[in-house]
Amino acid sequence: MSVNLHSFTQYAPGSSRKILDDINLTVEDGAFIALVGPSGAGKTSLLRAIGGLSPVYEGQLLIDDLPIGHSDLPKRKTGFVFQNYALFRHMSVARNISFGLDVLPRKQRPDRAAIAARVQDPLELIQLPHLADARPDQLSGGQRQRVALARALATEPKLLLLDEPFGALDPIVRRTIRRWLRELHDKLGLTTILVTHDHEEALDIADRLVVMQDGRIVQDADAGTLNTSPQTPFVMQFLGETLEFAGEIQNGQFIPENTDALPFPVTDKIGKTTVFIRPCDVLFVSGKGAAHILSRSRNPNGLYHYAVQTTQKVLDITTPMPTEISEGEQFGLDISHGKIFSNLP
Ligand SMILES: Nc1ncnc2c1ncn2[C@@H]1O[C@H](COP(=O)(O)OP(=O)(O)OP(=O)(O)O)[C@@H](O)[C@H]1O
Repeated sequence: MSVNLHSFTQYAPGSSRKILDDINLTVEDGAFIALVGPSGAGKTSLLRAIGGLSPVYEGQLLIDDLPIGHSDLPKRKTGFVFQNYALFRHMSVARNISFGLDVLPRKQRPDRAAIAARVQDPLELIQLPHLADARPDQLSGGQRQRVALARALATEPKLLLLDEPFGALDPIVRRTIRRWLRELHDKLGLTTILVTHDHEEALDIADRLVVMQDGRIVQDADAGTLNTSPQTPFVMQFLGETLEFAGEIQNGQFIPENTDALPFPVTDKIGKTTVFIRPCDVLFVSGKGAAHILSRSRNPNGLYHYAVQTTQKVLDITTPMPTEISEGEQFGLDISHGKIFSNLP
């Protein structure tokens, strides 16, 4: 199912405060997108709106090119999974999964045999057919989360809306279950929208990341584009560690305030500005500047970490390759691989 929002704005109930502000978003049929951003950015509000749970809004919200709520739109084609998966503790796994079908109006409800068959498929999809009769408290967190997904899938949705579904899981289970979810999405031809505050998870699983801040979309792009061309400092900082070097552009050169960072040629206009750079893109240049290494270590991921004393402050720099700079040697910082956001006000 495709989802389209045009100039979509939503206010906090009884207030003029915008929770969602002029959202324009297209999710193509079969896409897997992630809504990311800090707490309060509006991710859940946007997901709920797409799920038809926010009836009052300005602008347009189209599902398969029809306004949401339109009578021609097939019912129950949307499956929700929330972080708090709230399985019914007194019901078996199978009953939990069939719940969405059991509560259908009599006319739409499949008969008992059909419901049993409809439970079997999702049980197999979540690879837990042997646990059909188990109760939720006999399952691990990861298994419970998979049951919650199966419950959403039993109604055979085309659009899957997931709000921090892996939040309660430990990192190893989280990684396994998200790969599994991605495979499931591909296999069933779903359109999936995932809310997460974990950008690594989003980069790992989604085709596209929609970065939100203060109720607005600040960038909507794939991982590669976000990495190479973040639109704002916020997007860059949100997606990974960032160092900032304030300075000034004079005669086609960026002159950093930190005198241990080396000037470099730029094409941007004259004036005060800031270079934003990933620590791993900073190069140490022997023989220029007076920076020196205070301490060095190797972290559990195999990356090399250096605490670098500069005239201004100590910088934490992590790189995939070790430096050849020796103890006590002085050097300058080449920051020319950084980014200047000349589009900022
Ligand atoms: N019913 C409501 N009444 C008033 N304000 C609300 C309501 N629902 C959401 N908000 C406000 O809207 C903003 C966005 O909230 P939302 O839960 O969508 O953010 P989020 O990005 O999902 O945050 P989190 O990651 O913490 O879940 C917040 O400032 C929140 O306080």
